[in-house]
Amino acid sequence: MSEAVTRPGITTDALLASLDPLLRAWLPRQRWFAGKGRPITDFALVTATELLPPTSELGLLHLIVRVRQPQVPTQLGGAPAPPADCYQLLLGIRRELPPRLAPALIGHVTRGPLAGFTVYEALHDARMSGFLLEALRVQARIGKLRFERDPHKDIGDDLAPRMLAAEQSNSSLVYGDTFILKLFRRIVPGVNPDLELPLMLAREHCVQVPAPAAWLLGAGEDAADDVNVLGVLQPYLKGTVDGWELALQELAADRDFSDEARALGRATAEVHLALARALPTVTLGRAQMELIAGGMADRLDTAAKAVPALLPYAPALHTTFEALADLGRGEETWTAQRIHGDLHLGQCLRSPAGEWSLIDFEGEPSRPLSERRLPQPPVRDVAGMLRSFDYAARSHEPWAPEWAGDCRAAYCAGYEEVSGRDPRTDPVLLRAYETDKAVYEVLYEARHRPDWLPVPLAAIKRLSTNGPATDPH
Ligand SMILES: Nc1ncnc2c1ncn2[C@@H]1O[C@H](COP(=O)(O)OP(=O)(O)O)[C@@H](O)[C@H]1O
Ligand SMILES: O=P(O)(O)O[C@H]1O[C@H](CO)[C@@H](O[C@H]2O[C@H](CO)[C@@H](O)[C@H](O)[C@H]2O)[C@H](O)[C@H]1O
Repeated sequence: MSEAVTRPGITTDALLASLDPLLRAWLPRQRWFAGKGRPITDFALVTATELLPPTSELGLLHLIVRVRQPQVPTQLGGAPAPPADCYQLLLGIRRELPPRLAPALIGHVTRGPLAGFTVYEALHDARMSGFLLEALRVQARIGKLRFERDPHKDIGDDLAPRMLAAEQSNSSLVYGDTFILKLFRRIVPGVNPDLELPLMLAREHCVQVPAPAAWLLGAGEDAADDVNVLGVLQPYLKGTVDGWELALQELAADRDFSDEARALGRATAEVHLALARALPTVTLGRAQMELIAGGMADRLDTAAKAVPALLPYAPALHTTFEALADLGRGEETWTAQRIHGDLHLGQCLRSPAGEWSLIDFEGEPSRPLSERRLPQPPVRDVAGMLRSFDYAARSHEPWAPEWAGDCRAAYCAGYEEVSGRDPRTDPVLLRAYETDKAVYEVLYEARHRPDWLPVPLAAIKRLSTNGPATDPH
């Protein structure tokens, strides 16, 4: 392993001179780039670490880059875009790119210390991704990067890597169908719940969440002991199918999904119980409930400004949030705890033996990390799943409301079997969280998939008529 960060004499400014024009053009085309549609006004290297110095024919460069973009208020509202985002990049450097790596090309460098080299996306290169696994295996420390592992887990040294083809917000490498390494793309300073929570759950022997086997940390920018989580290696659950795909398959075959939904409810409750054991819980009283209801009402107003189709329903939806605030005015209290935070069918993997696992504990990436790490009522995750059954049923032709209703009921029943509490016994809370999620989905679909907008809008219509939250009609 090289100890070099950058070679003596090569400053990050000089590296930037080599890479700036190529990366400015390449970054906005990446799926995970959050600032699409806004020009890049400033581009800087936060850290540059030579994992393999490009002295010979081959080099591997780890970069954290900071991209500044103007804070144009988006037409579709929502939180204002941050003034700067940091991204993790792994660049391969070769004199000549072999034809098999042509799709990974970023560009040919014409100036600076890398002039004459070709730069490409290193994760497509088995030699580079093999290097990352080896670094985790031997717990390498290179510059400010710390490759760490659970000493009790074996990591083989002969696992063939491949890049995962899935459309995702980050980038993942699968090693010999044994491990999957997720490399985070947008780097937010602080503890990433996608490492924090699975580590805690592993200590609780929670079998529903793959336990991290190794992780990659980088130094934060502020205090000396700040760390950024850059990647997590966990067991690859071979042969699994995600809940969204499975639900659509079952719908297409006109098959009931309620046994699966019940098992998913049980798995969710197991994870919630383990999280409540592992991390502090807090009691929510009047002030907190009013704050939660106020946040939901604000998000509705913002979304209704951005998506006028929401406007006719807004007054009725506000009564749902007022009911939540009123609930807090009584004597009752609720428990909040760490939760998944972005639970939907696509985050659940079912093994061939019928066991469900939950993945991707990052929370909603658009929310600040401090907010994502707050204890919240677990019913928020339940509401996310209930919305997901509705989504699946609505994406089927003809619409299958009974199918969704059966899944929703079975999921809540399964949840109760393990937790001892049916989420439907808190109808005001459940309804408020489902409404909040549907409002979020309206904004999400308007931004990303306008063709899907009728799906959450149909739920908005239903939820504004004061019918029971679990009524699919
Ligand atoms: N432990 C795992 N075993 C098998 N496949 C996995 C595992 N973790 C993730 N995946 C696959 O990778 C995809 C992306 O993972 P995810 O954690 O959701 O990444 P992202 O944060 O980029 O969305 C999942 O939809 C799933 O198909
Ligand atoms: O992919 P992420 O986990 O970041 O979540 C975002 O994208 C999801 C769509 O991929 C979106 O989920 C919505 O659509 C799903 C079907 O595609 C459905 O199962 C979910 O219930 C629904 O919310 C999610 O909201 C968004 O944050």
